[in-house]
Amino acid sequence: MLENTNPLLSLSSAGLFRDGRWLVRGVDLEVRPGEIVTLIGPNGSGKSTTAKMALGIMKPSEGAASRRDGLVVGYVPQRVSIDWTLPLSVERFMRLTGKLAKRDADDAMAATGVEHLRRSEVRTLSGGEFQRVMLARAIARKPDLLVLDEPVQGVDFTGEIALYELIGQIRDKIQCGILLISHDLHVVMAATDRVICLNGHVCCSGTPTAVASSEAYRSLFGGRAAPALAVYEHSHDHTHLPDGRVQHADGTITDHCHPEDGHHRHGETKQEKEHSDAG
Ligand SMILES: Nc1ncnc2c1ncn2[C@@H]1O[C@H](COP(=O)(O)OP(=O)(O)OP(=O)(O)O)[C@@H](O)[C@H]1O
Repeated sequence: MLENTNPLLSLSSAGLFRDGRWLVRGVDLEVRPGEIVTLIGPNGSGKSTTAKMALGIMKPSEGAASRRDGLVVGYVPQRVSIDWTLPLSVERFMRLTGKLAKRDADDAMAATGVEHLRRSEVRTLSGGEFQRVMLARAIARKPDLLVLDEPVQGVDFTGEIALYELIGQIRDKIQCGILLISHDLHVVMAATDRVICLNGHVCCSGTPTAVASSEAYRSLFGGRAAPALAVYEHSHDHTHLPDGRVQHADGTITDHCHPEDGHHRHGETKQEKEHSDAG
């Protein structure tokens, strides 16, 4: 249906200026129903800021953000603030943020494989179980869009692959759009339709094409990993100046980098140094 091809949300040349600097700038982003878009980039590169602009939590200082009318969003944040000293069952945790029909909660827990944990204390869950409960809570309200900020935190490699597969299954089942945030530059889902690499701006974007092929990689993840994961390779050829402009390999300076530029240099600029010092 034509309607389904319209983006759920979009950012156009969006940037956020705070405390005398651009946290992120020049971001173009669209997520459509049934599509998985992954934001990758190092710590402090503006992934969460970009997601917040897209969701309307932060208003862009330049450019535009738009969302489909009545968009239902399921958001799994990077951190949750819960008083872990209080007893809290998975069942209650599922309903903490609002009314939820028992059947919808059950279906969501079944979809992420945590039904058997319904009476468990949230604080006793393993990292992987907790992420699955968070996912269940997010999909229980049947969102048009799922936003997952670092969904594999606290999860080992095997659990990580399983979780990525689960996210792909959820997309197939409920045909929602998914905006995934990961700081991992090397491991992204093969199921990702589009990867947007940020480092204060969009360094590059496109399909994750270079599938892991090295012997070391295969032996590390095993046969199951190869189809599930892809390596998104980077070679950087331009530098970001402290004022947000971009200096290219030939010495020219432009406001933003362009798709044909390749990617930014690994060497630290002042701005990147500030980021890493802060981190
Ligand atoms: N509200 C704010 N005011 C000022 N600076 C902010 C604000 N929010 C984030 N920042 C800064 O903006 C930069 C980008 O932060 P952001 O959280 O978007 O990065 P990220 O790529 O999601 O990082 P991480 O991988 O560490 O979660 C960081 O340097 C951060 O300190």
